[in-house]
Amino acid sequence: MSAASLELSAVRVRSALLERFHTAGVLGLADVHTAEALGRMVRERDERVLLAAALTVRALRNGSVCLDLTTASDVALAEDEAVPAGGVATDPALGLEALEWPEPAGWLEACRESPLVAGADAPPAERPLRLAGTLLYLERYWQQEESVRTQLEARTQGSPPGVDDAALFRDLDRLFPPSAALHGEPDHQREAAESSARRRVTVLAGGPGTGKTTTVARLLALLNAQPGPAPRVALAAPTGKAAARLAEAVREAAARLPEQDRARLGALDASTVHRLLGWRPGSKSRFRHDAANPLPHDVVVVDEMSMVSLTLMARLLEAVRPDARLVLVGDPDQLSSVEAGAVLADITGTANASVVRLTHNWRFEGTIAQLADAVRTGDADRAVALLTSGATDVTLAPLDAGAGLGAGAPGLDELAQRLSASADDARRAAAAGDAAAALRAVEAHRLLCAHRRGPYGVNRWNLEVEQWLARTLPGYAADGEFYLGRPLLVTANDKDLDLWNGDTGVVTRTDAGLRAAFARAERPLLYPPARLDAVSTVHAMTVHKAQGSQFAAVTLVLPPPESPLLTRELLYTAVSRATTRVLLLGSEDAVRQAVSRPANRASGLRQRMG
Ligand SMILES: Nc1ncnc2c1ncn2[C@@H]1O[C@H](COP(=O)(O)OP(=O)(O)OP(=O)(O)O)[C@@H](O)[C@H]1O
Repeated sequence: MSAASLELSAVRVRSALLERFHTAGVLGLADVHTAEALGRMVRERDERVLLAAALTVRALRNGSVCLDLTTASDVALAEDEAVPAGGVATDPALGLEALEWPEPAGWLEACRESPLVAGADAPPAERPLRLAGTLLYLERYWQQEESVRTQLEARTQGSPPGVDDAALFRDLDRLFPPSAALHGEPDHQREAAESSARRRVTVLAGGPGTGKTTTVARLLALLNAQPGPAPRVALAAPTGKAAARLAEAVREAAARLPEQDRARLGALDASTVHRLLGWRPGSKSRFRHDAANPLPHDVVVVDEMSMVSLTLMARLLEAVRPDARLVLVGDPDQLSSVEAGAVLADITGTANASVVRLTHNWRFEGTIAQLADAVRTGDADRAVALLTSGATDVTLAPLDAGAGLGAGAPGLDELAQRLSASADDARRAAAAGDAAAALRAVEAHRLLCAHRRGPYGVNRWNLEVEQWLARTLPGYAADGEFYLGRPLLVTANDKDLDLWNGDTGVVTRTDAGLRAAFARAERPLLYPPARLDAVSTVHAMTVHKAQGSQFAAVTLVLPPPESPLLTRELLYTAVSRATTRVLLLGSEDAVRQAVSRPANRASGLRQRMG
């Protein structure tokens, strides 16, 4: 008997209901085991409660902070592509359609009565689960949500920071002069800057090119120009890559400021949020800086907030001094964090005075911006019209799942040509020892997938591209595991090397030997390959991992319309990674399906803050 079926038989003895949900492919073994372990703690025998607990654990894996018991059956397959070992029945009678879900009112009642579940008003940490209305939480996540909500409220409703009004108005007029390009629209950049001076929390939300970084540089100049000592400023982002981009972009924007502001701003650097908070070895979620030992900074700016999970947000708010100014920057329409939570989308979804949305696009005039906008606003007809308009910067081409590179299909041919050009340029630059050029070459084009596994997944495409390049570029990847120009993806955080899950790099030659180079604002980080613990080759990556990065050209492999991963946020995030060219490989139906399906992450934050 295999290990999986042994484990399954152990499950079978205990809960037939959980086993049914496992066989149908809804629950993984880990979900079942966690729920049963919880059940044993208090001798809970009601299978419906155990099912609710297992589904709550599963929901977390898929990014939801909690489970809404009234809609649990609708979202059974949402977002997840993981097929649990031994799960997913081939017999339709055992499949998803045939599952019998508990009747919601009785299910809620059973949970309410269970010794496993605390009520919304119960003191903290009494029981492992908590039911707030129809939302069931693991206690830890309920507490984190509560902590984020109360801390944000305390900061937005507490006494405002002191401001010299005369200086503020003078500098607002100076730094945000009226712009004819706004055609009479309100200047939200100025509004955001004023908010950052007058409030302890400002949320600066906007899509690519709406001037978020420009505004950050100017609002820092504004705060610096206030009378008194210059504020201590921290800039941070969730990944090393995003932090490097932030530092570079803020410096560029600062360079366009008047001399007096530039001088006062001084050197600006950015770090990852983990590094800012003081990562502690052996602890996944605790940091050196917390409420008892807060950060010394007067102004903390965090970019790419859509990637920040609920857990990290709770820690961040604990660590920022209550009297400091916090500026949260990001694009709430992008995919949410890999870990549970949709904090930025939740905060910007409430009628909160501290949220300022930038709407004017200053950068893109081409079709990419229009496509991103059509996707973001759920306009499938417009998205398809743009994709089929013959525009040179956006195209939709069909993809036959069985066809590979070199098959002679127009979309695949363009993809193959871009892959070859980027690999060849990277290899040449790496051989010449030009790390920065090699990094630029691997970022010239990126192949993105929604899935990890299967015919539309990263695993297949990575292999396919590697084989294609080896076939068509003589000598490609022939010089060992760390071959020159090999594109790298960091797959686990390594605080000692300042490398973070999702960072990308390239293998290059240096005077000291082969090095893995990773983009940073000043100059690339260079490490001997032997020092890298967790890297893989990245010819293709998931859209999730591409957040915080930008590429000249992006090709997205669209899964079939029925894929649960095909959401509006996924398509928007993929399209908005590109600056000059978007190629979608897939069907019009897949595009329509994506545009019309917003991701549905359960969290109670929006409701509780509303
Ligand atoms: N008020 C403005 N007037 C003129 N140009 C502007 C203004 N705001 C931004 N820009 C220009 O628009 C471009 C995009 O701005 P910026 O990089 O700040 O946007 P962003 O929202 O940070 O973009 P991304 O998220 O893609 O990095 C830059 O070239 C910037 O100089």
